[in-house]
Amino acid sequence: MSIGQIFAFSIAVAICGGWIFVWIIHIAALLYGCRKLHKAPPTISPEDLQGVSIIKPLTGVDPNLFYNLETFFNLNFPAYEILFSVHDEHDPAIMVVQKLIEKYPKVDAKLFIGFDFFAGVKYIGPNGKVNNMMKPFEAAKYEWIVISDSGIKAEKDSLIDMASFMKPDVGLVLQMPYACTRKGFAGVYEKVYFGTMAARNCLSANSVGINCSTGMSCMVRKTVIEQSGGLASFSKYLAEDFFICEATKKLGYKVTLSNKLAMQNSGNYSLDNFHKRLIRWGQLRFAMLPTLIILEPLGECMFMGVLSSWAVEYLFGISSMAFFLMHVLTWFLLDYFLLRITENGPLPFSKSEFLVAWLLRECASFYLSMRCHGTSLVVWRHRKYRLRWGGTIEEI
Ligand SMILES: CCCCCCCC/C=C\CCCCCCCC(=O)N[C@@H](CO)[C@H](O)/C=C/CCCCCCCCCCCCC
Ligand SMILES: O=c1ccn([C@@H]2O[C@H](COP(=O)(O)OP(=O)(O)O[C@H]3OC[C@@H](O)[C@H](O)[C@H]3O)[C@@H](O)[C@H]2O)c(=O)[nH]1
Repeated sequence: MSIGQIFAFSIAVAICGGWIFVWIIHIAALLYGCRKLHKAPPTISPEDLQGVSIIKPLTGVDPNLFYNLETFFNLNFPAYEILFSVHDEHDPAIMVVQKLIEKYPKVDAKLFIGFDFFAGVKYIGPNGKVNNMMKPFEAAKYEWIVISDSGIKAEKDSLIDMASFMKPDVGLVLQMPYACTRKGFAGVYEKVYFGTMAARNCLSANSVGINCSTGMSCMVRKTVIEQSGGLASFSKYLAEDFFICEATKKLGYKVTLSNKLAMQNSGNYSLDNFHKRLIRWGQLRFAMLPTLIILEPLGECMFMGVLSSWAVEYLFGISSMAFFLMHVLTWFLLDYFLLRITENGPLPFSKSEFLVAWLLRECASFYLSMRCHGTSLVVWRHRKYRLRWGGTIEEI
């Protein structure tokens, strides 16, 4: 065997190993999803339930904001407060919050405006969301803090579900992201992304304790944040959620997934906006965890399909075209089952819509990955950042 042949043989064997590994990820996600999602939470006695401070950082309004925020005024939970905050005193979200506070006088809700934190400090670091959460975090009267993004719609029992997982050894409870049923193809596309690729990685990673956090809806102990240097110490990162998760583990606490999902229901959604968001998330993942630059494409159906079809033809003489088609079909079917598990029932759109959205996402993933590498500039809600290796940012 020549050196070239040994090299090609080793690569083909490594690709087959990777190919087997991606199916393990599929199976782990399906099993963990079946066991976990939409199940009744562990029982917790009323005495063990603590109060919860829900922090809602807001920036601007969208057509669903009033409705989404209103769901937090109707939660099934004995003691909680809602702490809204906005950067800017002219933010139109202020009117929406004030209307809700007037409509629900019995709910303990407050609104914080502006960044005059303490002793004249107005800026604690570049991450806009962390800045926006500073005042409510300082004011929070309970030990259990829920961080909940503006686009989240709460189910009546979602707080009790998260709280039931807050055992003494748990520091952070995450809700896996998903999306509410919304009109149009962009709504279908978001469900397909969060119910297939994101769910697969999030569920399999959490089943073996790998950090795959998304901070759009989570419950964390106030003391965990305080003992890790305070909320301000996370403002140097764009992905504060990932680093809060790391800090929780470092303190010896467990991180766990809640049974209910983070239901995103923003009224501003489009394919273009969603792709921009995926590029931003990709940029920050690659900056924080550079090994994902190689691993992520390998975890995608089309890329792994092309590589593995070449490898099996090289090693075993199996037709690469037939192998590729079988690979894509099996992946598609497993994704369909995972999406149904995530949705907890039949899909709210047709199978042909699923097929189109799935194909578009699978084919776009390589292009989106490439777009992440094109620049270190990140735009998030009208703020511009330069992203550095390690995940720290500098505001421009
Ligand atoms: C040989 C093939 C190996 C394939 C490995 C697959 C690699 C994982 C690929 C993609 C990860 C996608 C994660 C999707 C959701 C992430 C959303 C997101 O970016 N959120 C950010 C903003 O909220 C957040 O700050 C980022 C968090 C970091 C995510 C890190 C993900 C690592 C997942 C690893 C999964 C491997 C599971 C193995 C289990 C057996
Ligand atoms: O400058 C900002 C940006 C964002 N935010 C708030 O942060 C929340 C999330 O913002 P978006 O919906 O734009 O962003 P994403 O859904 O992409 O955020 C997600 O990805 C990046 C992570 O750091 C976040 O924790 C996660 O929520 C919203 O509640 C928004 O109002 C601010 O308060 N200020």
